[in-house]
Amino acid sequence: MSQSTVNIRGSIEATSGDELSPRAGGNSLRIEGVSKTFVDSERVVEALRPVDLVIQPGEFVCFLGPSGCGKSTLLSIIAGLEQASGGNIFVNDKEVQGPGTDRILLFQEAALFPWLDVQKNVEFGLRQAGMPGKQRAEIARHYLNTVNLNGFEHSYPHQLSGGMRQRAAIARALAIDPEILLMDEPFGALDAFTRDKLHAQVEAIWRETRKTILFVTHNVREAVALGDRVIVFAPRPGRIIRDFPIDLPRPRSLEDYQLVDKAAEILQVLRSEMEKQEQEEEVGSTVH
Ligand SMILES: Nc1ncnc2c1ncn2[C@@H]1O[C@H](COP(=O)(O)OP(=O)(O)OP(=O)(O)O)[C@@H](O)[C@H]1O
Repeated sequence: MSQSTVNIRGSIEATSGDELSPRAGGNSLRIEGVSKTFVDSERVVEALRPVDLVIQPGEFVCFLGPSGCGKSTLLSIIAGLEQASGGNIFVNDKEVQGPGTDRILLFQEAALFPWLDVQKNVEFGLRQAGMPGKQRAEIARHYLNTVNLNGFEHSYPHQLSGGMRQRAAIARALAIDPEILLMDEPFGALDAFTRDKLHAQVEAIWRETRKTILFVTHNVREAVALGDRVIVFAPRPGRIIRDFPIDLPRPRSLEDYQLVDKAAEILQVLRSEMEKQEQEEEVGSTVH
């Protein structure tokens, strides 16, 4: 059965089955000693201790950790929206200097324009890039089809469910043809059933496009269900404590016993790290 991929230059290429399109595929990412300290008039927050990480083209990597461990900060730095206090980020060996259409950040709340219908939302980036209307419409239709939103082209965001809005946001991101998708708890606000369906869709999109995906979550099973790797962060200050390769066969079920076991193993590492930290903080507070 043939599939197709589309890029921002407006061409649609047929690919067959699981084979990768020559144009498909994400970029590599190298994070070297990236740290972040927020300083304002009231306090200094060390959000991120130096992070070193290499991500291969087309890898699906999940960042997992408790609230406040710097996951979103790192994603924003990779997106070029936040400046690191130290270190550098390289995409395909080229240093990141700011935002770019090669890296698209998706948030928990799908940031659609409420005054534009779904089709126009998906076309937005292409219009900004100066693409003619016919081509824009063709690409938007392709990606609305990819996320199963055909029939909703002329609906407005307020007329859609949370899951549909998030799918529209994914279609809009894909339409720009970024090499790296940065997803910051994209399904955090959705019910478990919708989440499950979207996991399957995101995985299918990843299989088709082989974009590099960085996916932030608090949910251990979600991370194990989706990731080739699960990078575990600990808070105060945020830092990477473990990098778990996940080699379970895909597609993965949240109920699969191997997945549940792996999630339990990761949770145990996270728990013991947090307990260790609490003990250190208690000792620190009695010493002073
Ligand atoms: N703009 C900012 N100014 C000051 N402190 C900030 C700012 N942004 C984040 N922080 C602090 O940096 C730390 C890391 O925040 P960050 O949002 O990256 O964590 P997170 O792991 O993504 O948390 P969550 O899962 O709750 O989104 C937190 O202590 C947070 O309060």
